[in-house]
Amino acid sequence: MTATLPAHVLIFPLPIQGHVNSMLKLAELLSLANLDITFVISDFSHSRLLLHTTVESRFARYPGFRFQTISDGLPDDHPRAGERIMDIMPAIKNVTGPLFKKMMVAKECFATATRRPVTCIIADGVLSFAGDFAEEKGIPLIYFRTVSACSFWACFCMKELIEADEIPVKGNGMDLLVKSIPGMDGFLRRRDLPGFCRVDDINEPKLQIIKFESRQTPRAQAAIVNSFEDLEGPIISQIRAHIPRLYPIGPLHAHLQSRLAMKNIETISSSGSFWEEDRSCVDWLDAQPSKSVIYVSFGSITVVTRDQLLEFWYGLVNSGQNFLWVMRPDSITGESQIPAELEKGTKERGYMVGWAPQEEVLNHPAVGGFFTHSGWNSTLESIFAGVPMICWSYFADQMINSRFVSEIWGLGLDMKDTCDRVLIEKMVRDLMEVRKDEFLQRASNMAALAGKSVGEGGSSYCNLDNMVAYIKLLIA
Ligand SMILES: O=c1ccn([C@@H]2O[C@H](COP(=O)(O)OP(=O)(O)O[C@H]3O[C@H](CO)[C@@H](O)[C@H](O)[C@H]3O)[C@@H](O)[C@H]2O)c(=O)[nH]1
Ligand SMILES: C[C@H]1CC[C@@H]2C(C(=O)O)=CO[C@@H](O)[C@@H]21
Repeated sequence: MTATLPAHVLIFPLPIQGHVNSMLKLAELLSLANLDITFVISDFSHSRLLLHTTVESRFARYPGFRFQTISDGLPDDHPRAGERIMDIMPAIKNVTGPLFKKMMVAKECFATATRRPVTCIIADGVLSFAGDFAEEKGIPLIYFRTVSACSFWACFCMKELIEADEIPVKGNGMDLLVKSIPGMDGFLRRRDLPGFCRVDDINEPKLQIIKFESRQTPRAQAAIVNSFEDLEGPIISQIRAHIPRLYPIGPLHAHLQSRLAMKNIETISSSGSFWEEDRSCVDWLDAQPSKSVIYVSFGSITVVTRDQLLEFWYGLVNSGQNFLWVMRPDSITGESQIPAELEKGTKERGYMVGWAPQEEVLNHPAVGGFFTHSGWNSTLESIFAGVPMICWSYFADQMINSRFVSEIWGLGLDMKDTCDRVLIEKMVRDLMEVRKDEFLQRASNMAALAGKSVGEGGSSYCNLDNMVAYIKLLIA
């Protein structure tokens, strides 16, 4: 009986928005390939998905898909945003890790009469406890680091960066070029290193945690990155020297669309939003001229001060461009209310929502630019939609993503480490008017390559097929 059952993959993301989004796309892609999936998700994230998405009906189409909830180790009223987001790392290791092991043992690796025990684990690349468990039980392991290949590679090289005294990075020397990351010399400044490197002391936990988690990735039998060869080929080759079975299968959101279309399966909204999407912004966009709107969103974690908020606002209003601005209810420190003057000014040429259907917004003909925090999902969604970017990175991988967007791919402008209304006004004008054609041309070329990678015979398409074949062979 068991011999005829499909391979069973356990998928375990770090339970925060940006990670759950891409892991859910992966889960659907693997479900389309007829694999059984157990998707382990925190109670907190699961309840947000149930409240704000159609995730239940979306996955009801795949009888082999199941959610399994678990605690993320944080109290319910923890903000899970801003500076406190890093609290999730020790919580997940110390609380969720032991719970996961117990659950796997008690549930016999999720075996039932109709499901074989877990064949392999696809764990977030920062969950080393999943690697410990997989090794202990002899279960094959694939790590999926949800950030860019360039950020993963920089984190992988943290040991060498420390040995060369290039980190800790804080204060002086931010414009010095980094020399200890193979493949990045000549253009990467210390200020472009992942935000975890901005510490005073190398013993600071956030640096040590990320350094440790990144370096243990090669113990997995394989790894996934949400990227594609035409975008990050040289960096992917660097990583392959340490992890030969590396599968770049992105952009995952586009890959899923492509495979659903190929199978003539209706695309139910594939949102994994933790907030209610306010669709009124699409009606507002419908009434705007082509490529006239700059879309502004800083993702699910960024928190800004009231002063920063006002700089953004004045910069946008003074640029004279139309703007659609996502302002999460929890995204301003010290202010529970949006300042009244901000709301008034926005009415003239802007529109504001608490959360938007971002993929749809970026693909709307009225959108001509994206003012982004350079989270990796947002970056890929913008690349696929052919929308040039202004980057204001907040933390983590965003610092290096924004350098690649501006200097390597030429897809936008980087304003990291500044927040000034005059500069914002200038950058918005440059992106949307002065240098519009140049940026749109490069963005459209890269969008074509992204599309090609996830179409039949494209690099990401073939990599996914190879990965599925590898997983299926594990039960042969
Ligand atoms: O109004 C909005 C705003 C965002 N999104 C979606 O939310 C996701 C946001 O992801 P991302 O752009 O990656 O940003 P974060 O939420 O900040 O993601 C975290 O996780 C990412 C993946 O690991 C990292 O790259 C980021 O730095 C980290 O902050 C994207 O899919 C967006 O489409 C919406 O649907 N509506
Ligand atoms: C909260 C952060 C810890 C690790 C994750 C990450 C990564 O490099 O994998 C980057 O920023 C956040 O998404 C996560």
